[in-house]
Amino acid sequence: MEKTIVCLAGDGIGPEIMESAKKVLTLTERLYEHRFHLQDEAFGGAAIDQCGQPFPAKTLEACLASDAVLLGAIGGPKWDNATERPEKGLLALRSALGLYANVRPVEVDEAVAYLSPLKEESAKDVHFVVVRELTGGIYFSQPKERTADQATDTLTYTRKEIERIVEYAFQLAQTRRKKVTSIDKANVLESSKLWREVAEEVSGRYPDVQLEHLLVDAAAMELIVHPGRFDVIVTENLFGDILSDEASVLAGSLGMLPSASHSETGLSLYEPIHGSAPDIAGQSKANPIAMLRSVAMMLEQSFGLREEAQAIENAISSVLRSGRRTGDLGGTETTVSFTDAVLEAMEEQAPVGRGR
Ligand SMILES: NC(=O)c1ccc[n+]([C@@H]2O[C@H](COP(=O)([O-])OP(=O)(O)OC[C@H]3O[C@@H](n4cnc5c(N)ncnc54)[C@H](O)[C@@H]3O)[C@@H](O)[C@H]2O)c1
Ligand SMILES: CC(C)[C@H](C(=O)O)[C@@H](O)C(=O)O
Ligand SMILES: [Mg+2]
Repeated sequence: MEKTIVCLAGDGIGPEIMESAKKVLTLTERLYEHRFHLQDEAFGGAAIDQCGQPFPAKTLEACLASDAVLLGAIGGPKWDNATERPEKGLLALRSALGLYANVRPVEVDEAVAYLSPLKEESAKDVHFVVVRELTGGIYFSQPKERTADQATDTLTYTRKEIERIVEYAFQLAQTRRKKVTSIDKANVLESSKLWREVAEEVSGRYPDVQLEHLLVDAAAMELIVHPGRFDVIVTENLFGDILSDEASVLAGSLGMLPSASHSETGLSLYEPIHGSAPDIAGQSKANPIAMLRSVAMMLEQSFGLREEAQAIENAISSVLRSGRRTGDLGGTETTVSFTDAVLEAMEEQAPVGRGR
């Protein structure tokens, strides 16, 4: 199989974890006889430094012509006062590619279950996915204004936008444990009242899937107290951002959780849910697991390479089981040494006859 992957390394730990991703992709090419063209493009703060803007037109063109996009992370204190912040570039990218469905799976690897604040038995019950609406809501709605003494953000959702993401969640639930939890703030927000109404309508088309509604404040608590009750969570942009970082605590570290963002055109983007971690950048301290799992999601979901994706997941688990971990998980491995261990495990586990 031959594919072009646009690589947006970005800022902070972004280039370090992108390096890990490229090594794993290069090994996958060799072991499973594929050809991945890895095309670097400027994005985020790095692009501001290069050409004055976080999301250059050339980067957009390359993404649109690619088979999938892989993103490290963007942002950092250096650009916090820039006129066009790196984060603005990220939102523009999501919008330009129409990446409305952000899928963030939350699983607890057995080897590190003891790091979760949950009792180990409850940690084993954690298998859910957050489906976050990614191109609407308070991130994008107008007016968005600022004067010296007043600031305005607007939260708008159309019926169509809600229906599209809720449909996505129900279809995903049909392939899983057939339960959707829709999270909103329908006791206060008009947009949430419409969200709940539309979720009910969509639910009528999926009689085999159970729907429950939960208010976001209660959901924040339930995620920690009874995480085993969740299968597919569907929620709006800002709630999904916050709840998915909260959920990362269950998995032991923010450095563990990957994500996929899907559009209606078939083009998808894969990125860890965490940011550029300026506090540990440049020191080979970043946990590359979220990034490597994002690569596995890309192989499976964009290219249909299930075996290859599973090989990466298995290699990560076996390295964790061997006791090797990065600092965020209480270990002493560096980004580079942990990645090398994953590569070794992939080599060892590759089926005989597959490039060996
Ligand atoms: N998609 C993205 O590119 C993205 C996502 C979130 C935040 N950001 C940006 O990143 C910058 C820093 O934000 P922040 O510090 O609030 O959030 P962050 O996610 O970068 O870091 C939060 C904490 O988690 C740790 N951490 C994150 N990823 C890790 C990893 N892979 N391994 C080990 N530890 C890890 C960091 O060291 C830090 O202590 C900001 O500019 C923010 O806007 C970008
Ligand atoms: C950097 C920021 C704009 C982004 C978001 O809020 O969506 C990040 O937190 C994420 O989760 O990808
Ligand atoms: Mg976030």
